Amino acid sequence: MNSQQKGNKEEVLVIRDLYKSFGNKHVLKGIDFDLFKGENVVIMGQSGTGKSVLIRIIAGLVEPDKDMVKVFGQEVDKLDRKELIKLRLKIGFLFQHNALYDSMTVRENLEFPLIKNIRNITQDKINEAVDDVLDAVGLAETADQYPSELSGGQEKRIAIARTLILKPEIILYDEPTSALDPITSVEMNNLINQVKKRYKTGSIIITHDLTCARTTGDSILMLNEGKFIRKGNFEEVFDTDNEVVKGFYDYYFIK
Ligand SMILES: Nc1ncnc2c1ncn2[C@@H]1O[C@H](COP(=O)(O)OP(=O)(O)OP(=O)(O)O)[C@@H](O)[C@H]1O
Repeated sequence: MNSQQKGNKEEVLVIRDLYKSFGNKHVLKGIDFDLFKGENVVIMGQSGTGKSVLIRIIAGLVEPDKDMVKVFGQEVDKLDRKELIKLRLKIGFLFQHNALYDSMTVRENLEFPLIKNIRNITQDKINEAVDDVLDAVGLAETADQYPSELSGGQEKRIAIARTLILKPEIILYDEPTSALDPITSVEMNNLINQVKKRYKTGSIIITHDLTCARTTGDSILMLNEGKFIRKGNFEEVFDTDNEVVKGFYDYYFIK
């Protein structure tokens, strides 16, 4: 895939002037955004402010009203259907509710995207890919179990493995630590960082969890009323008197 070189950084996603409304509800009002290979960008902000809408647009699940979205150097609205499908395979989406198939074992859940998307893939290639992602998430021993037999944290890890199986170059994490206990959340944050290192992905992480933001975010963006109001590393974003930021996140509490 082509990407844009900026200095020694490879830009995998560029968004300029993105707008999205539902009826007369204006959710996104001029978003500019850049994502580089090997970078984790965390997006935070009040509930209902448009974070999920934004990543759904990036994943191609929601149509924007007006925008310029370039993925790997290609303008998305200039692509034909076939090119779009190919592009979407390069974007992995970790849904908040994992979306594993209950009736399939872990191995079958992992095999499914391969069989569905890669024509004539051999069983050897499938086995190799499944073993690789199970190793990446540290759960090789669960291959023959069903999702109902896994803990919440294990289920989330398998959902990440399933996202990784198609070797995405961009991963979108929608609240990866929600509903996890604090220790499992820390493991999840570490896994997100390990995935970045091992697969050199560019990732967008939506979270309300300050520890997740601090541990995983190379940069943090704060979305408010349809626009990014702050951008920087964790301290730059949160060590502020900005009332909107202070209102939602008690940074001084965890400092
Ligand atoms: N398909 C849709 N039709 C109409 N309104 C929608 C649709 N999808 C999202 N919205 C509205 O867009 C706004 C932003 O929603 P979004 O889910 O992106 O918020 P969020 O920032 O992710 O919130 P949370 O932190 O609670 O997950 C909300 O007011 C929501 O009701």
